[in-house]
Amino acid sequence: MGSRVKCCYAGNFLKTVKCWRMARGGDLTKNAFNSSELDVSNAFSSNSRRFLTTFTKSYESDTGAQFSNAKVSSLPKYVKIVEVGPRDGLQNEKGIILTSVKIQLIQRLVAAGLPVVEATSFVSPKWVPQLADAKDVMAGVRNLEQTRLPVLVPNLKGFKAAIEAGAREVAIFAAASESFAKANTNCTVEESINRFREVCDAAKKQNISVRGNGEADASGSDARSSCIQIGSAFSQYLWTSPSQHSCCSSDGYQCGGFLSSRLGWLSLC
Ligand SMILES: CC(C)(COP(=O)([O-])OP(=O)([O-])OC[C@H]1O[C@@H](n2cnc3c(N)ncnc32)[C@H](O)[C@@H]1OP(=O)([O-])[O-])[C@@H](O)C(=O)NCCC(=O)NCCSC(=O)C[C@@](C)(O)CC(=O)[O-]
Repeated sequence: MGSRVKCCYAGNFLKTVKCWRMARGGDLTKNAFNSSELDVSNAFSSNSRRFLTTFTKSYESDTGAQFSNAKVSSLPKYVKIVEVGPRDGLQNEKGIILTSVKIQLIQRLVAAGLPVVEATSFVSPKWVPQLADAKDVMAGVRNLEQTRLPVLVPNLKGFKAAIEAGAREVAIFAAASESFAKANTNCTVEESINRFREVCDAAKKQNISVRGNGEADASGSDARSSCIQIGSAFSQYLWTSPSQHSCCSSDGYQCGGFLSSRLGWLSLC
């Protein structure tokens, strides 16, 4: 699934497109954004006709679905862009990207005006060698005070390392299926929920904000029911606003929409 930007302010959208181009070397179809949250209220006001044409074209080429105005009314009232390329993108790179290049990518994404850029992960380097330099990356972006730079942590060990490296926001990630939990964090869904409860408790004590990423590798109703399990666990433990949740699944559209009707706004990945 190409990325779908439910984005609205023409200016922000075009800035987003620009940073998209910058971050992805001009390839608009690549999933540079995992989720987007911008105020959609003025999106389709009369003065953004140009925006609507661009948006419709990008929506239709990304989704292959006909864009109709009817969809406008179903768009959320507020969407926020959370760029995860420096983490979710680079963790999948075959080779190891230089720390200086990672730092430069984050600086350019911040310069493009993105409000939140997920910077790296504090996970086992045996599992994700591509991000073994998390501490150095955080040292390199320390001066980007005005932007939120959450980092992924799978457990308390990662949380402590992240805070020590200067992180002021963390993102936990839970799989909504046993197979993905095992493959991703070598534990059961239950164990991952216990791990992120510990992280949330520690974060609360230190006034650190927490984002929740849910992932389901199933599709259809099993994805939805397992996402509900994760979504409700998130809402129980995440002490930040519901919009801090994100949800992704192979049928992200339904899953996210399904969840947002229950747990408050979730951003689609
Ligand atoms: C969770 C573990 C560590 C369990 O891995 P494990 O092997 O079961 O853990 P362990 O407790 O046996 O520890 C193994 C070694 O890792 C160390 N260790 C333990 N914890 C950490 C840590 N936090 N940071 C650094 N090192 C750590 C620990 O100290 C030990 O070191 P050793 O004694 O062998 O030298 C491992 O499975 C892991 O790191 N998994 C992360 C994998 C990952 O990052 N996957 C991608 C992110 S999820 C994703 O992409 C989906 C998402 C979020 O993007 C959805 C979306 O938003 O699109």
